[in-house]
Amino acid sequence: MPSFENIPPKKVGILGATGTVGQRFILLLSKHPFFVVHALGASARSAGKPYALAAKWKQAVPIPQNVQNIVVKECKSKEFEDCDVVFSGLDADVAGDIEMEFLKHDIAVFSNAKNYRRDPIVPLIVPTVNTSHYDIIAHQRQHHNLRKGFIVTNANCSTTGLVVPLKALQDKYGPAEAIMVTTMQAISGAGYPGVPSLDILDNVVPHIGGEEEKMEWEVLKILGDVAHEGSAFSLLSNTKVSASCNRVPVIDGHLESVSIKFNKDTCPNNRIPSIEEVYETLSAYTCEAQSLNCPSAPENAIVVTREADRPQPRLDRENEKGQAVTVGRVRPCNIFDYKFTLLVHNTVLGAAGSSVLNAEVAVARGLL
Ligand SMILES: NC(=O)C1=CN([C@@H]2O[C@H](COP(=O)(O)OP(=O)(O)OC[C@H]3O[C@@H](n4cnc5c(N)ncnc54)[C@H](OP(=O)(O)O)[C@@H]3O)[C@@H](O)[C@H]2O)C=CC1
Ligand SMILES: N[C@@H](CC(=O)OP(=O)(O)O)C(=O)O
Repeated sequence: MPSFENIPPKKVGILGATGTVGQRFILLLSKHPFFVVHALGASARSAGKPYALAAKWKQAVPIPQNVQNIVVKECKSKEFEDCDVVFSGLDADVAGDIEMEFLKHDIAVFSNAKNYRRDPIVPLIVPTVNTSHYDIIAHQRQHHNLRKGFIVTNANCSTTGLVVPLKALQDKYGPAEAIMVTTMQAISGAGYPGVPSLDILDNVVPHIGGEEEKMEWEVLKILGDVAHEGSAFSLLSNTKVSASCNRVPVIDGHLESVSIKFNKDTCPNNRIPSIEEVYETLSAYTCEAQSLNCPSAPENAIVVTREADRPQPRLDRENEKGQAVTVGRVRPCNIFDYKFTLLVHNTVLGAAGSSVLNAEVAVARGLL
């Protein structure tokens, strides 16, 4: 097993550093054992200003001292060429071109944006689920003629919460036949300034543009495999996913109500698990990031709660410093087999936390 104790410092750039996800990156990286914040990028509106003046800081703790005076740059690869790795929290309207320009300059990019998630040679990695998808990187490098660069994307924040318990159950009982999910998503998911207060206070908005389609598709890539000797992905083909997404007046933490129908043919002895077996499977789940002892890996990738009224965003979003998915209320479903409720911290595991943990796994795998 690789040791993280003697990793030399690695210089890190953050693109979109002033935004909601960018601010999370700053917090997660400012005390990291080997990633050192070296360069920050944002739009021309912010470039040239010290970070403390450029960012509209919305976190509950102050801007870390070592970052406050870093002068924000424009997001051009030549400004970041001495970085070992770049994390991107860029607005999707600009992420496509900017991230590609970095990739072409042989820089390793960990992106939160949706632009390259569907690319057939770009892995869509949730760090506590499918780090085996790094196996495509050799092919991606060959395709783009790169020596050390690559691009890895994170999933949508709601997808991220959903796939963690699904993966635990899939490992034991095979791919589910059907998944129905209804989300209650926090306003930080919409960035800053995001949803107007008059739209969200005293209200619920039953529409988040493009979100349902993303959830329904991303699950199939993440829970699928790398195929054809590392040169393509094979998507799950027999699982149907139906998502309904809602914006609710919560600051951080996406809550999701999930119903699942198992495929009896792939369950051991053709028997669907009992509720107790589902709880045990969720509690026992472990992943590569944990076995590698990655510094940001949660001790429990899934925190199981047995309390009748949990998980709740305010009470459970900080479980495992935001890197776990909390699951509770497993109960029978009159239409599918079971239903349960989950909570994911949308800007930690659902965004910046995924990228940081993905990058730690990449270091352990010798990719960075
Ligand atoms: N919030 C969340 O929970 C999640 C977000 N994501 C994705 O992460 C990305 C960032 O989201 P979020 O932080 O919420 O968004 P924000 O709107 O809060 O931040 C956007 C960032 O992009 C920068 N930016 C905008 N235009 C340009 C430009 N032309 N050139 C360079 N930089 C630019 C902004 O800089 P400036 O301040 O100078 O304008 C800012 O730093 C998005 O792609 C989003 O879809 C993914 C999962 C979860
Ligand atoms: N749409 C998500 C956040 C987000 O930006 O997702 P994506 O990266 O898939 O566009 C939310 O509103 O909570």
